[in-house]
Amino acid sequence: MLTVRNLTKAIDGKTIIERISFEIHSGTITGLVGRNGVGKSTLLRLLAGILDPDQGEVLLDGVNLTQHPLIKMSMYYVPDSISMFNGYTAKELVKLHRHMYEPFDEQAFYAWLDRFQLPANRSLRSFSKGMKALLSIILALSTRAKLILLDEPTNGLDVIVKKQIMQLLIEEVSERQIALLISSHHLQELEKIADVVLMLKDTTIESVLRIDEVKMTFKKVQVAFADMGAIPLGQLADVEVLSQVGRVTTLLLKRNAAQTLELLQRLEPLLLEELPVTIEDLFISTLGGGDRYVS
Ligand SMILES: Nc1ncnc2c1ncn2[C@@H]1O[C@H](COP(=O)(O)OP(=O)(O)OP(=O)(O)O)[C@@H](O)[C@H]1O
Repeated sequence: MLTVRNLTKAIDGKTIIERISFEIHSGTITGLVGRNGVGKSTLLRLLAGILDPDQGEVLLDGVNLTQHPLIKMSMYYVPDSISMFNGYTAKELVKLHRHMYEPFDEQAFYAWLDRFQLPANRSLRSFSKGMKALLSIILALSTRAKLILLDEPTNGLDVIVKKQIMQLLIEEVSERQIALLISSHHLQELEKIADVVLMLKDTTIESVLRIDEVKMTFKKVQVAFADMGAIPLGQLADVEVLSQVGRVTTLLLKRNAAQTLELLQRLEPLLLEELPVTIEDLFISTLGGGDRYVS
């Protein structure tokens, strides 16, 4: 559905995105993660056609976004805040969107408005952050866009609104086979719903993690030995020390996990326990080096 080829963008002379390529298929959820300032929002804005790339192309169903700007109507970008619409009511936003998005589904919009008990005639200025977030998702889904780009959709929301938003998005992906690209710092939340996670580092995609494959390839174990000093765990091949608390070391086994587990077993540990691998483990392992705060 979406094909991104060699996308490159510099802002104020600084390269933010460099030769990024990836694909998104319909009926899937893709997560976009990376440290603060790495370029997630910039990438989403390039895909949405809000920013023009310096090089490369974005194709939606094979149609080039720059050459055929009308194709932008098949996708919808949800920014991290819709405060720019503070002066509008939900009803007025429907009118605005109906003009821009021909297939806008007004019936579905008002059904969702009822479901989440959001007022139609009150200005957004009086909405809480959670209400605004829900409204922005409802608007996005009502446009009947094939691809929805979401910039940190659950940032700063309480657990109930987060759940409502995630539930609604999952329903629409499975019922209508739309595709979602979600930028988020909430890795646990993303892990529950994403099929694929793109990890941005520096100016490019460092890893494409297919959640099913990650669970099979990587292993996480806690291990403890009577004499910790005698066993240089950090020097084992394809093994990373995630943490050490007292005698208990948590290891990420990146490859040949079965072999490494056998080796650890032969060393007669006091404790050897397998734990579920999380995207957070891989995030820290891949992007966590050094004390540098932002790029
Ligand atoms: N309009 C702009 N003018 C100057 N620099 C910009 C502009 N927009 C983005 N940048 C720079 O581009 C880089 C990437 O910013 P971006 O907002 O895309 O990162 P991000 O990964 O979304 O960050 P966060 O996770 O903190 O939201 C940053 O260094 C930022 O300062």
